[in-house]
Amino acid sequence: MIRAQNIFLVGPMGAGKSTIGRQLAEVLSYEFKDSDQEIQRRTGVDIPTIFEFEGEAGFRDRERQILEELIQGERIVLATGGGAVLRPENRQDLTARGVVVYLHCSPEQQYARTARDRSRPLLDTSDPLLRLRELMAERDPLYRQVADLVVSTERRGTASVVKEIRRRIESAEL
Ligand SMILES: Nc1ncnc2c1ncn2[C@@H]1O[C@H](COP(=O)(O)OP(=O)(O)OP(=O)(O)O)[C@@H](O)[C@H]1O
Ligand SMILES: O=C(O)C1=C[C@@H](O)[C@@H](O)[C@H](O)C1
Ligand SMILES: [Mg+2]
Repeated sequence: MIRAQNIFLVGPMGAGKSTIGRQLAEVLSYEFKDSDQEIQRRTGVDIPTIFEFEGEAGFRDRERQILEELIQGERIVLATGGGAVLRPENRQDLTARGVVVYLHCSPEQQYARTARDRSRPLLDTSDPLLRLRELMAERDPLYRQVADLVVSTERRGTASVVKEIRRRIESAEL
């Protein structure tokens, strides 16, 4: 099936898209792509710097451009940024070009995984946990809208998540 040629991971910061995406690509012998990494590679600066100079809107424009390009690939596992689903054209492209997997976990778990890392400008606030809860309330319906599969990463190891995704994609479920 054509759509199963690509696997697109969506979900919030700290759900494990980059970590699990890399491992999943390895076991499937697919190419791994990460839109956040690609944006940083091409601009030569980190994400906080892009937010500082171009604002979130500038970052979203760059994210849109990169996604448009990356989704043209075949046999790729793509880790998207946590806010990629905000743009309707991204949602449209992701669902058209591959199997979309929503990696889900609670804001508390996201917080535990991201608290020591300053690479996420949207969490550069006095109350990051509150921000994570607000973002989840806003985006959970969008993640679900595009998802073919929803897989929990709550308090479980990455290998177990990779195994579940692989099993469900290869089963008749899709
Ligand atoms: N299942 C897991 N169990 C424990 N730690 C995890 C798990 N998944 C990811 N992590 C850790 O959580 C942190 C965030 O993971 P990762 O960068 O993969 O998230 P992400 O979904 O790509 O986030 P972002 O949207 O910000 O890019 C990393 O330090 C990673 O090692
Ligand atoms: O949730 C978000 O909006 C973001 C998540 C990260 O993956 C990066 O794309 C960036 O920090 C923004
Ligand atoms: Mg990531």
